[in-house]
Amino acid sequence: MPIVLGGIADDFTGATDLANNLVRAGMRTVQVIGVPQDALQEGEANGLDLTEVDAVVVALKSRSCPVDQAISESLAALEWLKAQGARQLFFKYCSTFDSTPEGNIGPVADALLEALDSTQTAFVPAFPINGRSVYQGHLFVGDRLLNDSGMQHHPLNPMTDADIVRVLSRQTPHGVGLLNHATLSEGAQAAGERLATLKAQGVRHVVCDSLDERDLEVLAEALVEHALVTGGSGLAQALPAQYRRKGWLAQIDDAAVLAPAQGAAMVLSGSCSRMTLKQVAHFTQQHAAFALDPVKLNASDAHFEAALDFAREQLAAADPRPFLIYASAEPEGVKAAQASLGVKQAGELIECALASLASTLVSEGVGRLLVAGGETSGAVVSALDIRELRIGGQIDPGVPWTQAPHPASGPSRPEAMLSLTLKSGNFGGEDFFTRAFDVLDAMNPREETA
Ligand SMILES: Nc1ncnc2c1ncn2[C@@H]1O[C@H](COP(=O)(O)OP(=O)(O)O)[C@@H](O)[C@H]1O
Ligand SMILES: O=C(O)[C@@H](O)C(=O)COP(=O)(O)O
Repeated sequence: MPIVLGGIADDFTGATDLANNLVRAGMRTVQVIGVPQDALQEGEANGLDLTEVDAVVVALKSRSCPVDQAISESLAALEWLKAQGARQLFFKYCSTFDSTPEGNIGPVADALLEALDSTQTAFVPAFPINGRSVYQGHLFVGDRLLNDSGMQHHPLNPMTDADIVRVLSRQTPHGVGLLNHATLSEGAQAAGERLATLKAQGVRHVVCDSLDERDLEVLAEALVEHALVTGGSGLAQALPAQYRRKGWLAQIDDAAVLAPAQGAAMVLSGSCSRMTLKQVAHFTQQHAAFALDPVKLNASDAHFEAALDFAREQLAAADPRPFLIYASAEPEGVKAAQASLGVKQAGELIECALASLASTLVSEGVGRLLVAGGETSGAVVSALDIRELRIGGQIDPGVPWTQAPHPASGPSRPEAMLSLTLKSGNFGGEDFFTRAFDVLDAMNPREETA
């Protein structure tokens, strides 16, 4: 069976967020890391078994890269997803519309529309359960406008304007319109008529208000026939019901089944978001933790070796408890490290160290791994050479457990799995680092490793 939805996500944590909402709405979903390259040459699904899969999300790292690169990677993903039969394409970006005047949201949406020979798409960043809503085209995080939510200080893409129509207008030469809440509250037919009117006026891009789940349901009904939709993951909760209504999708009772988890539990955190800092503080009250310092990492190998020794000590325990290695620091600490090393080098040193710790420790007994931070997750998943993630149950909104073939399993245990969760900086409750493993144990009782 061809897949129904093809997702193109501009970062790794965003991809699992999208996949999570699809799974929760009953779609069997696979996340692939990057565009499966061999497949493009051979016209095959790169060895992926997509026989019982309804949606595939391609995770890219295209949020902050140069515009041309974001376009070419997104088009390659589109081509591959179309070859798998995807009926609808979903371009997933951040629910806080992370971008700059150059892009990459507008230029990628334009390129995808053109490749699909289509003339209109909708922009739906809202994710109400995580506090992201849109009213009169203005994006709110909780009760604050986007530009007053903390996102105005983002190091890569400071969001200083909450008016998404205006923000998007800077990123595209094409017309940008609004489907407002008043129209939405009249239902899907009125919303569809507004979209059609704007289309007749040549408006390619339509920013959509949405305050709650009901608004997203109306939008999903109005947008189900569109070749391309774009947004945060909120809309993805509502689309599967429309696919079922159309007869494109069967009723699946549990789309989130993973194999039993195995191995020791480790948390690696490179996120410095407000929420991650609270999660680190909560975890360290009860669990062993090692703080990585970028300046010490730069000075000698001894600091990295100390982190490795710490982790090995934890793994040597008779019944290892979850432990944490983190670089997460308050803004003053980050600024000091950046002043001494440079912004790029400080980030890279930490990402490299965490990625390298992940590959060594996964080969030495870690089987349940929690990674906090989008860039950090990208570095860790790449170092583990993971190509495909099966999506399991949700820990907190936007963050599921996933599984990949265990990178260190070898031919003797081909069925061994690594359980992995990639947490976006701002997501998850304060007790996320501890509760995540309890949730996994409850969903997927562990098997003893041989
Ligand atoms: N103490 C620190 N000093 C400087 N940079 C840091 C520190 N800790 C983490 N970083 C870097 O900050 C960035 C955090 O980004 P990311 O992992 O995407 O988290 P988030 O999802 O919260 O944005 C990474 O590049 C990471 O290496
Ligand atoms: O839509 C969202 O908010 C998330 O899925 C997302 O993209 C998070 O990005 P990071 O905070 O950079 O991990």
